Amino acid sequence: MSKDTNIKQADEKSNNSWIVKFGPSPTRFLYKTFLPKTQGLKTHTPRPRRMVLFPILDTMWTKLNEYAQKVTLEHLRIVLWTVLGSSVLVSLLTSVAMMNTTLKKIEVYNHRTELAHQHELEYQRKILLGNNGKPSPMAAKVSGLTPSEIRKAESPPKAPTKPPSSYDEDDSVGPPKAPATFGSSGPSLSKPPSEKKKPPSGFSSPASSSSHAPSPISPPSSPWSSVIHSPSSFSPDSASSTGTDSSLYTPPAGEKKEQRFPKVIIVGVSKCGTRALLDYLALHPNVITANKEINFFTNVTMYNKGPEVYRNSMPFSYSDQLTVEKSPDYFECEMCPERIVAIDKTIKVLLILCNPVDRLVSQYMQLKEKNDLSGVPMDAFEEWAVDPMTNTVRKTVASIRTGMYDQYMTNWFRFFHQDKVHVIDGATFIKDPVGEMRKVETFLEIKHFLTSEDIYYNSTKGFHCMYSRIAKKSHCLGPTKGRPHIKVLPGVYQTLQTFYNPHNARLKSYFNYQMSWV
Ligand SMILES: Nc1ncnc2c1ncn2[C@@H]1O[C@H](COP(=O)(O)OS(=O)(=O)O)[C@@H](OP(=O)(O)O)[C@H]1O
Repeated sequence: MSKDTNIKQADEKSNNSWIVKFGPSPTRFLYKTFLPKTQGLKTHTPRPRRMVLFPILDTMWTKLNEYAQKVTLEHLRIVLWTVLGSSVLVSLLTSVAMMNTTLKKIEVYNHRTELAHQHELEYQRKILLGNNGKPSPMAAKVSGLTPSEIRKAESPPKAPTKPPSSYDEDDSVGPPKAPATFGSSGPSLSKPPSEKKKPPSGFSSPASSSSHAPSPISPPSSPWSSVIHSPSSFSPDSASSTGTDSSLYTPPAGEKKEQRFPKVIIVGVSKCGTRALLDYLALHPNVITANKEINFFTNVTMYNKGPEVYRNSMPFSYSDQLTVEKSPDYFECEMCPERIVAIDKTIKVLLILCNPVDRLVSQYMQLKEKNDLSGVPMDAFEEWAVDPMTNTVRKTVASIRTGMYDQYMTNWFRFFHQDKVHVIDGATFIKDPVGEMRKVETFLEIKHFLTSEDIYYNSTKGFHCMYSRIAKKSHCLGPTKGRPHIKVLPGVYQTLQTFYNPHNARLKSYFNYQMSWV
């Protein structure tokens, strides 16, 4: 081997090798420290144990030194990468495990909240009915009602001093939603479906005629026994609707106006056009509407006071006029159908349904407006409605559950025969309110009165407005109805749509209602 080659190899070695030298063996230090002491104390000969141990340590040190001298930068690099790699792997595994735990916790939380909701309903039901049908007046306080509900409940409603005018300002706090995506008009919904389908499991069948008959209701207490189940005092009037003002409506001779139980209740669904439906109905001479939402059947204290309180909340009317009230909260109230038929089993129910996703957006706009005013801004719609971590719809949000129409309808059909319920397609109702109101008139057995003269499209409002031929006044719904909606991210809209799909499908398969937006 030439001198140059030797030099080159030496250079390479010095480049690649990182010579580690540990220095002198620590045994020298031990010898120095301990041997003189032992010599000085007892004997001049070192102790045999130390004489064996120190040379062994010495040898080990020398070997270690030899190995250390062979360590190259390459070895260190490998060790370093191995350590780094393992750390990254361990961190990743830990993160995945933590995420998994969090997801499970969320799932459990959702499940618990759902259960809690069911328990709350059951609890309220027990509280409201009481053990022997005798609910306590203080029930509201322990029944989980909101403070405002309790406050409302504690101040008994005053009888209206004048008949409410349908032209009073819109009292609903709800904001409007943007018009739903319109599909083609569904088939007529005015006829009860001939085919009766099975209800979802967990509910008794609304279909069989025997089960349609209101099940025996245990009215809470004596006030209820005074309720008279009188037959409807209305018959369709085939007289022409045209003519002079006085010919539009003539009260029965010698009659005085009275407060009467409603013959028709708009039970929901909130944000689907219930106010427009009520106000359109108010244009009819044979209809008198309660302008405020009475919420009698959901208000424990009010309900416990008995039916007279309900009657006293109604507007004054003549005997040939239908009293109509609307309280969309009834729709989700488990006890309401039963309580309503306990007052009058001939009562008719109007239910307006719209695309639950659009309904949800409308509801969100309402909540957002309220929250913004109170200085507590809401989450973005997308986060509020769908959990971004799991991409699952937040079923714990009450407004989301409202859109599961089939579940609530099943309860209604336990107590109402389908010929006592008229379902309106909310999207068709916005597009063609006159057509839909004609079906309502048929259902209510009142004369066909409303035309495009009474309900006309207002391009500024973007919705239909009303003209009362009797009062000779026009009005549109207030600014809280028909407000623009936020634009929902398409992915989130789709997730919500998919969530509601099975519920929407059941409107047809269980109840035979074909909605334009399904
Ligand atoms: N004529 C007319 N004018 C204004 N708004 C109309 C009308 N007809 C139907 N709608 C739709 O009604 C939606 C409000 O529904 P509700 O009246 O049921 O709301 S509430 O539950 O009483 O708060 C409302 O929802 P928003 O647009 O979100 O306000 C409208 O989509």
